[in-house]
Amino acid sequence: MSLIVKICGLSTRETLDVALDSGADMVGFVFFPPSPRHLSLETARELGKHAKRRATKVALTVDADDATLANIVEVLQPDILQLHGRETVARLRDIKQKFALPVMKAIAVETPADLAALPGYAAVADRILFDARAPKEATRPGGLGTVFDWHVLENLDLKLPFMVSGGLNAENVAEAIRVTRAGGVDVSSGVERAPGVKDAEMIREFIRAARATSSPSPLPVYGERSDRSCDPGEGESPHSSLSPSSRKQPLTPTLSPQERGEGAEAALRGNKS
Ligand SMILES: O=C(O)c1ccccc1N[C@@H]1O[C@H](COP(=O)(O)O)[C@@H](O)[C@H]1O
Repeated sequence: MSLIVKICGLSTRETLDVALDSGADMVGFVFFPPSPRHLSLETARELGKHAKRRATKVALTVDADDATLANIVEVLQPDILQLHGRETVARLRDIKQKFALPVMKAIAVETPADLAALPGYAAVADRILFDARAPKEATRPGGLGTVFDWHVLENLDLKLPFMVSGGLNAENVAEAIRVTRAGGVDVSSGVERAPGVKDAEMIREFIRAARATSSPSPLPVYGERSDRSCDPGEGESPHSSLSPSSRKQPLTPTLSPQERGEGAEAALRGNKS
């Protein structure tokens, strides 16, 4: 099964083309005014048209209200919504129903206890993104180039596609995949020469480095499946491979409940039947 590579925070046609031409499976567009990658609706319309059917278009929002989401969906026509704020499980359900789009919920990770909320989200989300928890003083919940301890996910048994992000770059992406066995990786700062300024060569390097890990391995890369009623339209991507038959067997958890944190135990056992 091939790894899903997402390049996030694209804001120009040139760098979007580099990501698409280099084989990105997902291209992410940020709609969060405090971010240096925030897109206007006008630019989103243009980039959305340009990316159509060339990769899965991801709209990243942070606690957006319905009116904001409606505008984004209208102009970008995303294939999936990335919810990167404090959205509750009920809000996820509500968004899925109102916008008829799959959702990827970002979970902020620092310690095993951060996985406590995972079962609830995994019951509704179509995909999970594990990202580094932002420092309290941060002005945004992601896109900070912060790495988390990937070993927190080492023995995760999640029957849902999941990706990792947070401070990834061409140098560390292979190790992140090796430790977490994530089915996908997501990068923003690690392919920029300044906040919000994507670098063509860094994008190519990142995708090359991530792809180099997809060569046949004795250990399964798992975590990807697409059997929800609302499929992200990833079938449209020329690069993605997300058929239900691609699901792999999870690993057996080995951490103690104490090590995992109370609620994390359920996630490590498997959150859904
Ligand atoms: O990119 C942003 O500015 C951003 C703003 C608000 C929420 C999330 C944001 N970015 C996402 O954060 C992760 C990790 O990014 P990085 O590689 O560490 O810079 C990734 O999903 C970004 O898309």
